[in-house]
Amino acid sequence: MASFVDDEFQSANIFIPEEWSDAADSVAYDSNTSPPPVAFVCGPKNSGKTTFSRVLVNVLLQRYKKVAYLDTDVGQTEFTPPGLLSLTTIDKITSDLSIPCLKTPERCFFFGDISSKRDPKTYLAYIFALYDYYRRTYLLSNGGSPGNAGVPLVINTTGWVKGIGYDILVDIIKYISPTHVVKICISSVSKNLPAGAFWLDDDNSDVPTVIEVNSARRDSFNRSVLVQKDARLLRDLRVMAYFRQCFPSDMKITTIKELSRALAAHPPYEIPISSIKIKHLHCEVPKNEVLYSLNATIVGLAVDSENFPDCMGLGIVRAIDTLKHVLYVLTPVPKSSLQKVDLLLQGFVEIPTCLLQVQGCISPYMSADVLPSA
Ligand SMILES: Nc1ncnc2c1ncn2[C@@H]1O[C@H](COP(=O)(O)OP(=O)(O)OP(=O)(O)O)[C@@H](O)[C@H]1O
Repeated sequence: MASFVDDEFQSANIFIPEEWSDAADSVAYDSNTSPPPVAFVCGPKNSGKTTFSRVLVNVLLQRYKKVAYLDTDVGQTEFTPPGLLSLTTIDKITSDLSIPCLKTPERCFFFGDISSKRDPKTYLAYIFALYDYYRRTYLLSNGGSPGNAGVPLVINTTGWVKGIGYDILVDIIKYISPTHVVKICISSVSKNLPAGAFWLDDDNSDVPTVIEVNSARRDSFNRSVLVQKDARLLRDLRVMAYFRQCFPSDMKITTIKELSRALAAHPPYEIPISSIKIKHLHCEVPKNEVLYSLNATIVGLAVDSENFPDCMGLGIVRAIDTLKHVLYVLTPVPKSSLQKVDLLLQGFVEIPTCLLQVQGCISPYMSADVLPSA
């Protein structure tokens, strides 16, 4: 099969084997344009799901104007800071396949944790709601509006493929019923997902195209060479890149120290406590401790609704003035979106420790009653 993966997609340190390009080509080109493909990418930890998904998005963008991306990997997010589940549309080819980049999602929910372990039910409910949104907007009635017709979907998943993680994965595939399932396999066979259409328990069900590919790098004994990631460091970097957006891109902030200082000096938004609801997502906090628990934390800035609260982005609760009854919040969320926020969601997404421990800089987040002089 002719490969549609151009050399330009081969980023310096990323190797795209032929079977990966063939797999991406068959998702993009084997089907009719209508309905567009819905591709589910799965496999064990570090097998290359995210990297393959980036390749697939690029290949799809050669045939379709826009591609939707459902990010279910809440700990290693692609376009958002960690803790968010999101649907993002992409209309530009990525030249660097080795790094994620921040994008504003079209729809997103604050799950508030880096794994689905603590609350699989809510995790699934959010993913189903994001998929329903995609279906309503891009699949039903020819995409609603002409520009929305023919938007394929790529679903990237977590590497938790055993035990409850496996059950969660099966629930997602069954709900979405993708047109293609791309399974990435590693040489340690016991860690892989079962062969074939493993999620089907009924022989009569429609079977989508199942494509099995190997992880990209193998040694001379044909064993997978898996690159271990420092997941915590990567999460911290995503959080810092996100809050870096509080400042103009031409402002010189290249080090953690510079970012920490810039955030400390940045005038925060003032949010009257009476104008918002506060919700702790994964624990209960006694009423009189609520404000203490919020100070110096990352919160989801959400809009309350009958269904699930839409998340506009994240904020750092910089300080709380209990006499004036206001919260001081730092966030890159634009003012127009911020005006809709009426719910603060607190989970377990933490301010990176390195941001709080910059030498020669007493962290304002740790001290009481501190506000910037700017
Ligand atoms: N084709 C490839 N060429 C070079 N490096 C690769 C390739 N595929 C994956 N890697 C490297 O292996 C590591 C894991 O890849 P990736 O993040 O894509 O895996 P994943 O399956 O999405 O991981 P997780 O299970 O943590 O979500 C990364 O450092 C990535 O750069």
